[in-house]
Amino acid sequence: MTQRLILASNNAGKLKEFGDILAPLGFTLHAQGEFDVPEAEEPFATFVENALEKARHASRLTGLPALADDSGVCVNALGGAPGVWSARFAGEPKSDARNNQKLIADLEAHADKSAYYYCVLVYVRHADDPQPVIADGRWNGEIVAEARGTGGFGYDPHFFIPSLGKCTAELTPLEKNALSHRGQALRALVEKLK
Ligand SMILES: O=P(O)(O)OP(=O)(O)OP(=O)(O)OC[C@H]1O[C@@H](n2cnc3c(O)ncnc32)[C@H](O)[C@@H]1O
Ligand SMILES: [Mg+2]
Repeated sequence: MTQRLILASNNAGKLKEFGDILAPLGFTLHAQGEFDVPEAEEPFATFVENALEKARHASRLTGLPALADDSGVCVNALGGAPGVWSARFAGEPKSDARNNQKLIADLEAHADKSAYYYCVLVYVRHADDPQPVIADGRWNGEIVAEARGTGGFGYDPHFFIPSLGKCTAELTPLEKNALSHRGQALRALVEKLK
């Protein structure tokens, strides 16, 4: 059975990662940009509330089921920051380069570099769906000051996985999806949709 699905995101990196997992499972994917859906507000202090808002917004404007992702990097020595504010950590306009610079600067004086990526996915069948399907995933690592690799997006050049000896920007798309917070959440969500 193929299922049409709106991906309620404007982040090209996320869209690619979703597509790599969902397309082979028979989902027909449409980025919200194809339907001229503007970026949703993300005012909330929890990932799940922002993801629900994004999914409802896209579903309301398209009339189709929608899948949203709210995610971020949570750094232990910074009390979990940037966390839910990861996309705009260094202010507007959103910039991966400035976000990474700020993260490295804020963490410089701290010995503990441990961090984790966190992702919540919310799927709604329609904008007023009373039973949104929710799944999450977490990926532990460390922040390194020197950028490594060109893959992925966002904080990936500075997010180091000790067991692999690599930053996540050095992984192939397949390797990242097999381990990542988003890959874990997406596989859990697909199980719930079966
Ligand atoms: O809201 P949408 O349109 O989906 O796109 P966004 O980039 O604004 O996404 P978020 O609001 O969920 O912010 C998540 C930020 O966390 C970071 N992030 C999340 N997952 C990541 C990953 O797999 N690799 C690197 N950085 C990631 C990255 O900076 C993202 O911009
Ligand atoms: Mg966002």
